[in-house]
Amino acid sequence: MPDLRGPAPYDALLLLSFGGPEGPDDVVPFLANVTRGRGIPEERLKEVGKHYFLFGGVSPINGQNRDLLDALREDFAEHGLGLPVYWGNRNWAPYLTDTLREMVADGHRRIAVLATSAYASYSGCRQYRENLADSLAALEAEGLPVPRVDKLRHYFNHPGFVRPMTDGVLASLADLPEDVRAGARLVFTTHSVPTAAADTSGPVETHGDGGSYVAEHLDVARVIAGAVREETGVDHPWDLVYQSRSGAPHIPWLEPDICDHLETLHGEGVPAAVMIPIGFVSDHMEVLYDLDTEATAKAAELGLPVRRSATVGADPRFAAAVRELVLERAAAERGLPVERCALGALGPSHDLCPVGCCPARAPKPAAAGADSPYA
Ligand SMILES: CC1=C(CCC(=O)O)c2cc3nc(cc4[nH]c(cc5[nH]c(cc1n2)c(C)c5CCC(=O)O)c(CCC(=O)O)c4C)C(CCC(=O)O)=C3C
Ligand SMILES: [Fe+2]
Repeated sequence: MPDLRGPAPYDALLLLSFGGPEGPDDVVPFLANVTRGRGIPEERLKEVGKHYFLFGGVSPINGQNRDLLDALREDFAEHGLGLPVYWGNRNWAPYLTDTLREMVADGHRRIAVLATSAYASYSGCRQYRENLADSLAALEAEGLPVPRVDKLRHYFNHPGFVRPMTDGVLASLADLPEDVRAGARLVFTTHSVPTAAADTSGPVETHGDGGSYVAEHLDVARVIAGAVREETGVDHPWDLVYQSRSGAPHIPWLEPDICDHLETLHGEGVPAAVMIPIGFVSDHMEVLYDLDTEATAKAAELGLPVRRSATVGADPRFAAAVRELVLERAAAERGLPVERCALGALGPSHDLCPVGCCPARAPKPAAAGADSPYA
């Protein structure tokens, strides 16, 4: 009888994240790491640096990853899943290459990877895969064993990701003054990306048709708005908007921006809004600055009551979803039939990014996909 629920062939899980500064001296070197060779205007970097300095030079993202690590280890232990969990970042310590070196030294050769980014896009998926390839190449150059890394599928529509956010929206609605509550607009928000990157996000079949990035966010927004309607009996109108744009002004990025949108809503007589950061796994700097600071100040200036709903963070339901994703992929790798949880209309995302998925402008090797140079 094969073990239907075990983590084999995986011998470890790697939590792969963005990384962020942990003090004022880290801010400029962190931004240099993020933007290496990416042509982000100097002005924008100074602006983003200011956001970090406002918070003592500390990004919230590392603390949130430590909390998620604790939640994962606790969930795995409770469910008898003896899979060690490691953490590595693309842009700050603990650096991905160092973590992989440590994992290999500990004897791990087949690693499941959870990225703290839920949707398809170059920035949210392929760039993580490129960094994995760079780190594997570094290990290879050092004569170390090169582990096999498998990135777990996109979880934007997994119930363990969607349900905690739905609860967050319900809590934010309940927190609005009663006289404006029923009229509140649900404003789903995510990171803007260049429209060219949005159009080519996801598998090639979806390119040109708007791409997977926007379609996935729309699907999640529809599910959450529907669940809120079921729970409250109120059919709140909703929109998907964007935030945290960078890049040169003449290059088109997804719009409208959340601050412009709050102004539009106010102009239309909408009495209140809930800002729902579905594009972010935890309270990143984009949430603390762009929503809680900038957009909240804009709303106050307009006299528009707003609330910002919670991100998933270290919610135990999310930790349980990660366990399910590991076991699901493990079973699939062992050739067993698997049930894949997904809400919404799009269905579960692919295990292996196909060739041409979320292409880079300048092609580079990317691990954990059909075009990976590694096994
Ligand atoms: C889609 C997306 C996600 C979500 C998926 C995911 O989570 O990965 C994300 C996450 C994050 N982005 C982050 C920070 C930054 N992103 C930048 C730049 C950019 N992001 C982009 C897109 C995304 N970014 C793009 C198209 C650019 C411009 C060009 C480029 O560089 O590709 C820049 C440079 C300055 C600026 O342009 O703002 C910074 C500092 C942090 C850390 C925050 C913290 O400290 O809490 C996190 C989690
Ligand atoms: Fe970013």
